Amino acid sequence: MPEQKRQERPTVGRRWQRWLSRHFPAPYQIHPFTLRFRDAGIERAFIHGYDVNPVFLSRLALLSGLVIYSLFGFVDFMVMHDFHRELWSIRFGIGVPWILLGLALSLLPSLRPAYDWILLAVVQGVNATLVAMMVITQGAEGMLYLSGILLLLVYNFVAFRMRLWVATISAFLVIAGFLLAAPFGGYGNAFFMISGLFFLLFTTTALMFGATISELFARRHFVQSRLLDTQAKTDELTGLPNRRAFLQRLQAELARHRRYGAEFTLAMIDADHFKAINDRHGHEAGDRVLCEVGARLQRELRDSDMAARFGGEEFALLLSETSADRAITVCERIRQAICQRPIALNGSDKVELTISIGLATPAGDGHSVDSLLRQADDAMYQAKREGRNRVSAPD
Ligand SMILES: Nc1nc2c(ncn2[C@@H]2O[C@H](COP(=O)(O)OP(=O)(O)OP(=O)(O)O)[C@@H](O)[C@H]2O)c(=O)[nH]1
Repeated sequence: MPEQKRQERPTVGRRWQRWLSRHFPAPYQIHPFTLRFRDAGIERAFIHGYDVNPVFLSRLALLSGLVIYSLFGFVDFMVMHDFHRELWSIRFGIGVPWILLGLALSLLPSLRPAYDWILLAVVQGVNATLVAMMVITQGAEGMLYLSGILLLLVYNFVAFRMRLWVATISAFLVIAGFLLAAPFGGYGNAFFMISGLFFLLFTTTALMFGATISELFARRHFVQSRLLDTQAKTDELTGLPNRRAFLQRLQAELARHRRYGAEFTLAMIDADHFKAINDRHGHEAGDRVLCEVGARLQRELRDSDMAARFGGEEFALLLSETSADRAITVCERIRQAICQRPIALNGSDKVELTISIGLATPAGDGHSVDSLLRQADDAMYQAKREGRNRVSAPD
């Protein structure tokens, strides 16, 4: 029995997958290695949303790195007085222009998609200069430049805000660069080479671990706030947007109308004699009918339109770029889609449902969200008074 229990224990990989699927549900799944959202649109929203401006911050980091790198020229002078000219020609003749080139390229909007790779190139260039300076100084003094590479790794993982997988590739290229120097003159002694290599490996591991954790938590926080936001704007029963989301969209559409004269029509929909359905078939059946109404509304609309549950057995539609005349045709089609096909309940029971629809179309500037809602409501009650199961628009 204990044997069996041990076999059932999930592997680390399984647990990792489970943790990921719990915290990153569809459509927010992330790649288990790169940690990027699989959906390109979500990835873009995350990159633009979680930092004030990642490009601005990494440009600031480039600038501060440039200052620190240049200031170490004084240390060259004080500690390595004898051959500081050679060191300075590498630092100021190659390193500084290389960082400046990176900074200049970062200012070009057309290179924005390649920005991470520009940063990677800057890191590799600076690393090459530090390695060259280590080869020139040889031995214990070279420790100074090893510290420089460790600092470079901190910039690589933390300050430059590169995507984690690019930063990881960059860090391993830095280590490869350190090893590459061995055949070209080396560092004076094997002790320095081996201890330096271990320093670089352990620092990379620690920074990678820290960067992975903070990346994961930043992404989890992003997903949680998106889920909460969606929850706050979604009607639990039908899955349609709720009143709050609808009013936000209506406000935006009205602003577009005022600014550009964009046409749109608001429709309020109320199920007829819905109380009778609840009374005869029960509240649960009533819920099922509301869900089906929501699904049919959504099926009938264009992607650019919006259907929402406004409350109770009342729904609202926002038909963008739609005149009053065209809206009457659309709503007639919707009315028929509801009343011509009975709605199946549990078992073989079916109910027939009709709806009454009231329209409001803004004309000119004198409209507010409230006045439009009132107008559509009035039209809807007129449809009820005139016998229900119809579309009514104000004259
Ligand atoms: N099942 C269910 N019923 C709801 C829900 N919200 C509101 N209702 C019911 O919808 C009914 C609305 O009744 P009324 O306002 O009298 O309107 P009606 O019976 O549709 O009659 P008319 O609008 O005049 O055609 C009430 O019985 C509410 O309890 C809901 O989420 N689920």
